Amino acid sequence: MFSAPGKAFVAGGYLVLDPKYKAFVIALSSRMYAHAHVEKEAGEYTEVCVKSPQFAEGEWCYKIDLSRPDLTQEIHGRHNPFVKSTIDILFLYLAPKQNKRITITIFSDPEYHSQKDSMPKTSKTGLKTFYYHSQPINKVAKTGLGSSAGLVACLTTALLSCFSENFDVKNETTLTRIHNLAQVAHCHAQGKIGSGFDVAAATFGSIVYRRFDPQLVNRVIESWKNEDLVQLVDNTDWKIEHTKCCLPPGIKLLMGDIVGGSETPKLVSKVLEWRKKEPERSLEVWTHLNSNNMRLVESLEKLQDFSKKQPETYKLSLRSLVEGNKSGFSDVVSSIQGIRQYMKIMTQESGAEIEPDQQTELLDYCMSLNGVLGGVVPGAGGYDAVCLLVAQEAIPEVVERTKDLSVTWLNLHEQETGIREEDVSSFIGLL
Ligand SMILES: Nc1ncnc2c1ncn2[C@@H]1O[C@H](COP(=O)(O)OP(=O)(O)OP(=O)(O)O)[C@@H](O)[C@H]1O
Ligand SMILES: C[C@@](O)(CCOP(=O)(O)O)CC(=O)O
Repeated sequence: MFSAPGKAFVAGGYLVLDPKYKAFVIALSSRMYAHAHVEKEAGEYTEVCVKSPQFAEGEWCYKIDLSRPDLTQEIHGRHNPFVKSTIDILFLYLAPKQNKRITITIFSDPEYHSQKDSMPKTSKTGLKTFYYHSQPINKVAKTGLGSSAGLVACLTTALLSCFSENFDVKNETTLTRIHNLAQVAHCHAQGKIGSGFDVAAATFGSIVYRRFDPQLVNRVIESWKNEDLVQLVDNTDWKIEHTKCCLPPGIKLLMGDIVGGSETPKLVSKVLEWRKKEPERSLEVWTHLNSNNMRLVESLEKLQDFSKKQPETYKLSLRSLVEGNKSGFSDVVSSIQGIRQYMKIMTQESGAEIEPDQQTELLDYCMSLNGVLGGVVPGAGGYDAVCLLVAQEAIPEVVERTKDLSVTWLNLHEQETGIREEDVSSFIGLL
């Protein structure tokens, strides 16, 4: 059994679309899990059944003729583009010769979806609780943690494990292979080549990320040839960057769900339109935004370093932070203020509601509270969510002081590991 984390896109929304800039993505404790069961019997077809029992009609089964995998159909006529595309890409890549029967079971942690019309069910060990929804997956509201990226990453891993000996997700080559396959599958399912930050975070965990050239993936999807896919996955330098980066000790991420929602594609098209119409001004804004994004990453790294070299002094700064003295963390505070300042300029000048006034008010208030280093609208922004960086000990006070505001803090934290192997015994009673 394997799992992949959800993400909070803290810095670098929009800019990450251009490989000139890097972004900072935090991996979360909410994860997506995939358990594989393989029967090596030699039937006439290969069968892959993906079950997602938390959702109504959550079962997609494919009969695959290994001589014509391009003709694969779902046997009930159901559609799950992310499941289908992951299977198609895996079979194109592996081109297996022997039939198998594979059953994959998916679980997703509660924070990925709204819990409306759902019932909890806990494993026999009491270690895992999942919510079971009365609606199909495409009708259940999402919270924006990147469920499709998590699904594609853990499904790719589980499927690959069925065809590999000594499979180890701690091996760098294996992890890169999973990442590359998952990126192609995710782009194919979405029908567009995004920046891929969500798939990269689902695979590698908390990272500073630089995207790949979209042409690399485009060419392979167009040619749909085994040798081109193998060449891209195993023998091509994607020139991406995924450097590990995480929050310093005692600093936690708080993700707040906001009632409302935004349409990311509309926001993105407005921003790109503005960039085309105002090339000089937008370059100036993006340059400032980028230097604040990178200053945030550097200041978190410096704090990490400081906490290791001078743990006692670091503890004292954390204590003062909880009491409202933020001076030990001034670089983080000012870089987040800088990020917000330029995100707001982009909002006003492009007309895309990236940090709308309602979010500005909420974030300003949160930033005034003791222990809060700062907060941003994650990813593409809008009315979906906010995220804060807060001293762990200040969290109860922040929750108390925001209880009458229109924000619901999600029960999650940073968990910097990407794909990992899970102990299946925790899931007894659910599988
Ligand atoms: N637990 C799951 N089981 C099966 N399919 C899933 C599951 N979670 C996600 N999916 C697939 O991913 C789709 C949702 O992907 P979509 O790109 O619309 O949202 P998302 O990746 O969650 O977006 P965001 O980045 O805003 O969180 C679902 O309709 C379904 O096809
Ligand atoms: C605007 C963009 O940079 C981020 C979108 O992030 P999210 O889907 O809102 O988490 C687009 C992208 O990187 O694909």
